[in-house]
Amino acid sequence: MPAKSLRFDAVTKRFGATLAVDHVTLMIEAGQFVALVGASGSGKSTLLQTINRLIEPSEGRVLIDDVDVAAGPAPALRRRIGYVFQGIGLFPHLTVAENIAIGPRIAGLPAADVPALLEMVALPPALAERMPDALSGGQRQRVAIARAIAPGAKLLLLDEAFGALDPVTRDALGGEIRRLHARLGLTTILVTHDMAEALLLADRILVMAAGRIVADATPAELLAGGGGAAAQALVAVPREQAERLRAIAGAAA
Ligand SMILES: Nc1ncnc2c1ncn2[C@@H]1O[C@H](COP(=O)(O)OP(=O)(O)OP(=O)(O)O)[C@@H](O)[C@H]1O
Repeated sequence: MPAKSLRFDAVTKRFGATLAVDHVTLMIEAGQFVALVGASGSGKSTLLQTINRLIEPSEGRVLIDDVDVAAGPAPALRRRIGYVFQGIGLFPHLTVAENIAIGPRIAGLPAADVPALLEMVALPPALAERMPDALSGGQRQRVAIARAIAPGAKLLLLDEAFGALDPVTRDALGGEIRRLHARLGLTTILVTHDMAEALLLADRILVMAAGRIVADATPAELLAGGGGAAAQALVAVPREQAERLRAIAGAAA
């Protein structure tokens, strides 16, 4: 099954007087790895959740492979979309294997290949029979990712999925997600606060501010100074950190 394309067609979401997403029109090609960055409250999570209908737009449409996500029942849609968010609740009374297998089981699909899925997220097979509370935070996030892709999802939504992890685990998990993206032929959208992470992982970076997409550029374009002021303000952080590290290394040499 090929990767999924995604289209936002003038998507707007209001919460009372708050305009969380403001007429976003956007095409994401099948197979892209897109990072969605921007300040807290800029509308990233709201936009992401219009894809799997955890949030219904006030106006506009979201289309997957040219089909309106509102066309069928939401549970069937969600089974086709992997969704991982920070602090995702694994079912505490189910083992790792049962957590991973639950999606296909509920959907009446062929049973999940738990050992293969564990291998994909770089977890040892012996973890299959553990309970979630006997795992580290990073291991739990890996199980959540395995669970998200178990029903054969071709669209993966990650909302701060690496938040609350130590930097080494976060970096490793990011690299593993990127490899999984290529290996499974996914279309992936990653919401992150971390511009360095976005630059290192994504093919394309969207910057949101006040509900709008204010920059849409590749990492190379952003690093070359493109994308406009809002994007450059975010790129300045990792750039200055890299320069300070170089200066410290130079002083020590
Ligand atoms: N259920 C809700 N009810 C009312 N307002 C909401 C609701 N969800 C989000 N908002 C508001 O919509 C705006 C966008 O929120 P959203 O969570 O999409 O931002 P975000 O960019 O993902 O932020 P963060 O990076 O902090 O997660 C904010 O002003 C937020 O307060």
